[in-house]
Amino acid sequence: MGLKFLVVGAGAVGGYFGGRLLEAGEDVTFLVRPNRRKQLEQTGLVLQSVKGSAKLDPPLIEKGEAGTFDVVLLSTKAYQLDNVLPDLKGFMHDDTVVIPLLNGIGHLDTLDRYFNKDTVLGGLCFIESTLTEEGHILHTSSGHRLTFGERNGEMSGRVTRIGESFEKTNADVETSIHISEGMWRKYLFITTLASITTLFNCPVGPIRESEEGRAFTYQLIDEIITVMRHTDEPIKDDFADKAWRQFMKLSEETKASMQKDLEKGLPVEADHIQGYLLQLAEKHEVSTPYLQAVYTNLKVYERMKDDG
Ligand SMILES: NC(=O)C1=CN([C@@H]2O[C@H](COP(=O)(O)OP(=O)(O)OC[C@H]3O[C@@H](n4cnc5c(N)ncnc54)[C@H](OP(=O)(O)O)[C@@H]3O)[C@@H](O)[C@H]2O)C=CC1
Ligand SMILES: CC(C)(CO)C(=O)C(=O)O
Repeated sequence: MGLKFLVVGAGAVGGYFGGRLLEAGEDVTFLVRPNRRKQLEQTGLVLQSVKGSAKLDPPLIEKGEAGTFDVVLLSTKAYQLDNVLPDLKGFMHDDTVVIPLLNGIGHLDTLDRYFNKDTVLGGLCFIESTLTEEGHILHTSSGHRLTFGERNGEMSGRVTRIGESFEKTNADVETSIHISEGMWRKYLFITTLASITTLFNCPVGPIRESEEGRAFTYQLIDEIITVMRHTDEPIKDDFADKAWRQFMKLSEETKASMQKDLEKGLPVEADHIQGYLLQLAEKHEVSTPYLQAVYTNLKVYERMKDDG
């Protein structure tokens, strides 16, 4: 029998990858709140994608309803976790695994505290997607990669089995025995991209074209790497170089999802992305003026947003 998937967060990431799984014929249900349920019942789950659009009619479930699932694909924002986690235990059995797709690293501490540590795999994704006003998932550039694996670096039967479920999906899904390293690499990349696009309030193009923009980005990467190297995590020598090359290869219009959220006046994951690194910097007494400036900009934004 096939695995039963529960996608938690029918937004830009969960809606996309969950939708692709459903499109491939897998058993996928979406945990939603009442407003999103109403919207999805009216419009269907619509993927407007450069990789092929689709309109799907997914099974929906709300907190407290009956049902258990084998795999939870967790794709809310970090600041929504405290609210959503208590709703999940009722949907899980002893062998259910959770695959988090959030950006960042700090959520692993939260999830490990909340579930049995063995329940939580490592996961990450590269995709540029956003929710439109109608609630459609708009996927704008060709990447749609999801990677997951055991955080202890083993290739387990459960990871292999979940990987097989993704085989027919219209997305690049891979299992990895280096998922922890991959998550830290992505954390460096996304912190850099989210920081510069929110601070300069523009896409990558103008930042890269200006000497000062490039210098700022270079310094920021250096600061983040210095902080990361003070941890016991698998931070390889080529991290900074690869992040820089990735930044130089991006298309001119690329913006981090954090910048898109900021433009829409939505909450941002500042505490989760930049704030978590600043906590590590404080703990290890690393000076981080560039990251601090980025974080301050985001906190001022949050303040202005709260004041209406
Ligand atoms: N967008 C992107 O391009 C990328 C984003 N990421 C990361 O992925 C994560 C998710 O981001 P993204 O998909 O963009 O965020 P979205 O805001 O688009 O989606 C989050 C979804 O979670 C739902 N949700 C929140 N709380 C609950 C709850 N209690 N019960 C059910 N559903 C809930 C929201 O539904 P509701 O309508 O009810 O609020 C919303 O649909 C973030 O960590 C982000 O940084 C990673 C790579 C790329
Ligand atoms: C940079 C990108 C699009 C890669 O997935 C991302 O993670 C984000 O903007 O949140």
